[in-house]
Amino acid sequence: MAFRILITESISNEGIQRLQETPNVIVELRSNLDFKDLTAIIHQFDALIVRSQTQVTREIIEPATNLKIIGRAGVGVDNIDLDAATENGILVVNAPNGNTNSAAEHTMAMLMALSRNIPQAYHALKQNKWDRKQYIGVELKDKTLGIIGLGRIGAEVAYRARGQRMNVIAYDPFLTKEKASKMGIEYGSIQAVLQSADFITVHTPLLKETKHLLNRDAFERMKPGVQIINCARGGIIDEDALYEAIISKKVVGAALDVLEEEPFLQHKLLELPEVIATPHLGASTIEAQENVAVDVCQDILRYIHGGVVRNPVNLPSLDKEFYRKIEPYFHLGEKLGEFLIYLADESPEEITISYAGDITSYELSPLSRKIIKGILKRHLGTHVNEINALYLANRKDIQIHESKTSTKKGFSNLITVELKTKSTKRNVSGTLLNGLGARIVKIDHFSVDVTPKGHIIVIHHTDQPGVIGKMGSLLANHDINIATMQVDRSDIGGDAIMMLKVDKHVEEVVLNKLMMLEDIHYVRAIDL
Ligand SMILES: NC(=O)c1ccc[n+]([C@@H]2O[C@H](COP(=O)([O-])OP(=O)(O)OC[C@H]3O[C@@H](n4cnc5c(N)ncnc54)[C@H](O)[C@@H]3O)[C@@H](O)[C@H]2O)c1
Ligand SMILES: O=C(O)CC[C@@H](O)C(=O)O
Repeated sequence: MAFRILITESISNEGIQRLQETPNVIVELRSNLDFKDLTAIIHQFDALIVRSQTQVTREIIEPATNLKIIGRAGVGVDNIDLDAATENGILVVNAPNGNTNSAAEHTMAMLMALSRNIPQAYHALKQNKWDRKQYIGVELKDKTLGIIGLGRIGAEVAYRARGQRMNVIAYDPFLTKEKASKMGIEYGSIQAVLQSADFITVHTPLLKETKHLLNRDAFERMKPGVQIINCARGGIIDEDALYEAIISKKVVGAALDVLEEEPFLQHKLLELPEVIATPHLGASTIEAQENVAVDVCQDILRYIHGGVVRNPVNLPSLDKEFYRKIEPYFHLGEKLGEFLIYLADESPEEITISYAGDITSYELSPLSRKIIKGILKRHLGTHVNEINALYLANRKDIQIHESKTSTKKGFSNLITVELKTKSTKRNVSGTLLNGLGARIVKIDHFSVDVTPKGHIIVIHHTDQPGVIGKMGSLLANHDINIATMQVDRSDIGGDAIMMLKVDKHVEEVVLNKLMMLEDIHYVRAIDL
């Protein structure tokens, strides 16, 4: 079946072409859709690509029954409801690096235009006014630029501002004094930045914690005559507070590329002569648009071809080398989960995943997600995937524990998954045998050696002469061929387990007959 991709905003052809050239991929460009149209057609698509204007809300995501991936051609994902995407198992990818340079350059352009009143003076000239007194500016040299948020763009702005011979003071929760000093800038608390800067530029994402970061209280703490730049996100600045601070002359200039509601026209801030603005142009360069379109489209193609996406937003990111090494364990882990859930008679309450041996040198959370997916998918079906596995487990009040030890437990690598229900605990262990692939090597306290693949019958019985024979005859009577058989017991005449690999699915009616045989405690037919 074709993979259908909807693109709702203008993105560079460099990216679109790569999608269009891929066999079995259908691309639809629909930049004129309103919210209602988008809600009505979204179920037809496997992927959606947006920039910053399309609001991908829960109301869009919930009817998107076929949607698997959302690509954001840019950095900020505040226009995408990530919780709703995660809950619905939809992967979100962005293009975080492609527009860094352009956004940093735009910030510098705004800073310079602001300090020299360039837009205002140009506007006056266009109205035949030759006014040199009105537009006296200030130099940047030796002024202090306060940067709030020293990530990709903030750091690039810092380097450029140093080039203008400005002093730079920055606050970012991840910034250390050492790092700041290596960059030739000063490390400060947010208060220190507010109090000492002549110009303040914000470069954080828009989050709950950064919403109205520059509010009345923040403006009060600033130096009189401060100027403000926002090329990050509307909403980081409280617009009413900024308006008041300009009216009171505390703030003498503001350069805004973004406002809380976009597109913004006839906003009260735009009426103030101290405010200059651009219509969200930070990433609007040929280079940035090519970069982000190519990055996001390549990630979508990686997804289609089953590869590792580079810029996942709602999944841990995996590097290629790491993925190559851990991928065989993904298969084993998911199969262990699928296997184990068949042994549980009640709903799971706790899942404990224990890793032992060499595998513990890897970051294991992606593998744990696969195992949980394997456990949940028997009851939740294809709806569960590695993106929403943890969320769904959480919603079902299943506690997840993970432990690891580098000490080898009989195998160079061992994964043990334990499932606790109200009345029982069952566990299964698996390993990757060098050159031989995945094996289930333990079920509860019994040792086995079974490939986690195909049709398996697990029989728990009492170790008595004749049990195996009766099983074999019953299966033969139903034309079920036994391919391999494994038996283990706790002691002579005690608890025993039998694992039969058979050539076809075993019907319920046969299982019931097996259950009726003497000395049988339980029987499960597992299709992996
Ligand atoms: N105007 C545009 O067209 C345009 C273009 C690109 C990016 N952006 C926006 O620019 C912003 C920065 O992008 P980026 O690529 O540098 O992101 P980034 O993730 O690399 O950097 C963001 C930084 O903000 C810091 N931060 C988070 N909370 C903070 C807080 N409370 N106080 C101080 N720092 C905090 C983070 O630690 C991080 O270092 C984003 O909002 C992005 O959407 C806008
Ligand atoms: O799509 C755009 O041009 C805006 C992109 C920018 O805001 C971003 O966060 O990457």
